[in-house]
Amino acid sequence: MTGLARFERRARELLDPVHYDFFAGGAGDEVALADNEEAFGRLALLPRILRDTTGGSTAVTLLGDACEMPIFVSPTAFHRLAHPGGERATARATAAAGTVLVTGTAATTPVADVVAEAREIREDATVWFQLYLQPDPEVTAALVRRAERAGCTALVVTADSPVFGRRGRDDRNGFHDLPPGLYAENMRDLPGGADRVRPIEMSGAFTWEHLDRLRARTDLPIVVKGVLHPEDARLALRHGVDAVLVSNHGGRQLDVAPATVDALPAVAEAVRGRIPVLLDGGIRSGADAVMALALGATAVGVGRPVLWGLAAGGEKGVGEVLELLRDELVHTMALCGAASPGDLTGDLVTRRGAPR
Ligand SMILES: Cc1cc2nc3c(=O)[nH]c(=O)nc-3n(C[C@H](O)[C@H](O)[C@H](O)COP(=O)(O)O)c2cc1C
Ligand SMILES: CCCCC(=O)C(=O)O
Repeated sequence: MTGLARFERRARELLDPVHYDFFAGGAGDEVALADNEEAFGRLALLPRILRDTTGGSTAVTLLGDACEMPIFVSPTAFHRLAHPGGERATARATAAAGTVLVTGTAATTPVADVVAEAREIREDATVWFQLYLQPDPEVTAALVRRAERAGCTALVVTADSPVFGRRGRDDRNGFHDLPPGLYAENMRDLPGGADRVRPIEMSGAFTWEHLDRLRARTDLPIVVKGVLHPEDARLALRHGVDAVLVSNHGGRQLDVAPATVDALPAVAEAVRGRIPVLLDGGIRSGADAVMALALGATAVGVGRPVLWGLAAGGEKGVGEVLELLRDELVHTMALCGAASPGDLTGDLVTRRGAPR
């Protein structure tokens, strides 16, 4: 078994099947979930030859943060459900890999502890905070302050969840609550919920005006997560957003959304390099990352692969997953004649079965 698949297999062996299903599953018939991965399989890379790639580098700068590779850790809920080390283990391994960890509203470890853990490994470790805007603006404001005080250097606002996706596996398994002792720790001690953990609320009432209010309230760069329509990328630019993240929530929200790599070119075209375009969904190898970078992403996020590494081996497992992806990325870039991520251009991507 090559690559990341062995981590998923190990995770499946170790996890409670109900929890495995929560991590692995998607919305509805899991069409978008499958398509995210399959879409990469429909693409091929058209390599360039005889280009000196020695002395190359995978480093990128993301919203001012130095990053050793253009692969970051996308926000996923409830890491302590995957492994007792939880978000702390993920934070240590991600810091060691020199890349960005996006922790968030649904973490089972408080954001301050996540950042502290990462900074124990590396002083300048980068942690961003994924925010679910909450209907009570005071709650949102408190979450933002919490992330700022913890030392997060960007906010990632998830905008693809006006309602919660319908997850058939969780419904069938009756999985709707965390087991005793595990909580969304960032929701603790918030206004109006003294001494208790507030539930994370989804709301269809949010508009770009709420983004404007957030913009006015924080100096942190803002990433909008869940952009698929190019017009929304244009709106993001108009509203002073600092980056867009092309995502369909790993196929967990709108089941008939396109694969993210299929949606990427139109978004990149709309943005025209004015702000970074990030992507997540279905990245399972360094080659997948290379394809997305060539099609206009500045960096790509991984969700489930990190959860599989975490479940399989805690901090060590996450480290192995990130190192495997880095190694494949370096190797694929070299074979494509690319010395740095900037050399990955759209002409290198073609449809399988139809070379130029
Ligand atoms: C178990 C699980 C939990 C997730 N929790 C969140 C979350 O709390 N907030 C969020 O914005 N996205 C969440 N996501 C979506 C991820 O950030 C990301 O978009 C997705 O996992 C990328 O696809 P991939 O798993 O194929 O890499 C979650 C995804 C999974 C699989
Ligand atoms: C309220 C928890 C949200 C987790 C999430 O975003 C997901 O499971 O996809």
